[in-house]
Amino acid sequence: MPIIATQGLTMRFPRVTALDDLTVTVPEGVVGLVGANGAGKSTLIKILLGLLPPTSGRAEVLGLDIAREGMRIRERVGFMPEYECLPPDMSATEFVVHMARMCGLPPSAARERAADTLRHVGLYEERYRPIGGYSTGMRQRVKLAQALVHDPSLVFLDEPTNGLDPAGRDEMLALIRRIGADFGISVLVTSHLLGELERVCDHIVVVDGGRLLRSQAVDAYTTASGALTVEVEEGRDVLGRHLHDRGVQVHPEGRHLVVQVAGEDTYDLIRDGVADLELRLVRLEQRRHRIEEVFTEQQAPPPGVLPGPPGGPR
Ligand SMILES: Nc1ncnc2c1ncn2[C@@H]1O[C@H](COP(=O)(O)OP(=O)(O)OP(=O)(O)O)[C@@H](O)[C@H]1O
Repeated sequence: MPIIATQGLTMRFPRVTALDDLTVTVPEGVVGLVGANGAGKSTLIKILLGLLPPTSGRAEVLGLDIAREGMRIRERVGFMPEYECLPPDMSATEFVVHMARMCGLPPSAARERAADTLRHVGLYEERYRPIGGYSTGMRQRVKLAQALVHDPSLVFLDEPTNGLDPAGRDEMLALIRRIGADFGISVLVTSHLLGELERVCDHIVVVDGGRLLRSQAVDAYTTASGALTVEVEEGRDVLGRHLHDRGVQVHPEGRHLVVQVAGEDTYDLIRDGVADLELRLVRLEQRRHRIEEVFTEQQAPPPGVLPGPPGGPR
């Protein structure tokens, strides 16, 4: 069953159309929702939680209708908002226990779940200190813990890496991957950084100006590169020239050659080239795209969907 299915979802504010006829089906797993600031990601999440009625269109979350079953959706879905929403005078433990109680857990179960969840997100002794003294990374973890404390089937994480330094981003992304892989909870995570979502998601939905640009499994974005990576022990450039002379499109990339596949012949030409030149072949494999390259190659990157910073977190 898809975790989310929308049909013609539209949200018009007086000055702006935040969602424009959005029809998309999202499978289980860790799913990235990527788009520039203002693309409509947070609006979509609020509508899916049944907190904001759309102007028109329909949507279901975990098979539940947003118009009629908002309460049941919120029972089964955790939400980590983008904005700062934590009480500075409470400790993480007090706050997360409180949120568990709000979700209907009895006191002892709430304390137990809160302790477990805070441990899972990596908050230990600090959990007894007031949140006001926490770093951004620690506050993001508290927000994540309160989204998980009632054992949801699905969590919406709105820009969870915002404000984090590269190491903090890596830790948060690893945590998100674990939520999906180890706990079997589906995740819808938003970001304006395509590169970082690509690392942890099974499926990516790209929105721009409230419209659906693309919705695909990460593998589908990355396998259609139509190129091979060829690595030989020595003689990269000799092989490159050899293939080029035979009409093959080829360029060096690091220690490898990237060879465009023009047909079955290309494989034969590589095999024969390696043999004729008496080279040792180390690797011959499909070259996997990074998703942001897919958009760059189409020369139509969604405006403002920024690639990760050069040398930044990968
Ligand atoms: N309550 C509101 N009233 C009027 N306009 C709104 C409201 N909420 C959102 N918008 C507008 O709708 C558009 C989409 O906003 P939204 O917050 O959903 O985008 P986003 O992709 O989540 O971006 P960000 O990451 O910056 O939050 C923006 O132009 C925003 O200004």
